[in-house]
Amino acid sequence: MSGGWGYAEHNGPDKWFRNFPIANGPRQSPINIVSAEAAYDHALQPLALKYDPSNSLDILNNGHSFQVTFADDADSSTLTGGPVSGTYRLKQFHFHWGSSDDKGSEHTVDSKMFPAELHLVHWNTAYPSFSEAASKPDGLAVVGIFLEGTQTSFADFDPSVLLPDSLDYWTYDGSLTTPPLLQSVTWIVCKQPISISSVQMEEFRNLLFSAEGEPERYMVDNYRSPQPLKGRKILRSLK
Ligand SMILES: O=C(O)Cc1ccc(OCc2ccccc2)cc1
Ligand SMILES: [Zn+2]
Repeated sequence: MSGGWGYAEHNGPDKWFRNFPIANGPRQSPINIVSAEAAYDHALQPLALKYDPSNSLDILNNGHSFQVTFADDADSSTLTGGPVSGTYRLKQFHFHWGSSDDKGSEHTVDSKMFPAELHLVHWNTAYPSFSEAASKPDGLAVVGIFLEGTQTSFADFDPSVLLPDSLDYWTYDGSLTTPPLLQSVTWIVCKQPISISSVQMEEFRNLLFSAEGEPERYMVDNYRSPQPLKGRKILRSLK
């Protein structure tokens, strides 16, 4: 692919396998969550997300999404409990969204797409760094939260404001949803969406894939479609 991966016809998700053959691997993400087939697992713990706003560092457009990066040199913004053991530190969060409200999320629930999806990316402190953890099967844990349209700041940004009231979740073993598509992610997808207004969605859609001086290409449809389950089980946190 000329000039790296993206979401256009010439370098989008159905071309990624050329440079990243793991795209056709056994635990790729996202997936379609068939709610009736998700098995309740009484051993799953409640999700414990503790975020310190003073850890937020910067917000940037990385050419595929916009992301807010966090200081991760201490256990001050962490994910524990849920399906994971040990402590995972928040590294960054970012979003995926559509060019219209009928699409944009990466995971789907009973084939329903949401206008956008938030990913809170955490890495397992059993490993020395995010980059080390990203190549281990239990290295990352990403919390996915759907955004849906309703009528409703970056130092000291508290990611907790982005969490839904209920942290009831589905969980399954998957991968990064962008190259390098590493199969190192324990996915934790929250059932309850959070709200975003159409004005806020338009702000997302005004972002650009293109760099300054290039022809303007609006940053929309930066999502990968659901991948084959290949025998994986999806677990549910509550009855
Ligand atoms: O999109 C997602 O939610 C998964 C995802 C999470 C983190 C991420 O970081 C980029 C990256 C990860 C590992 C190595 C190099 C770059 C890339 C994708
Ligand atoms: Zn993502």
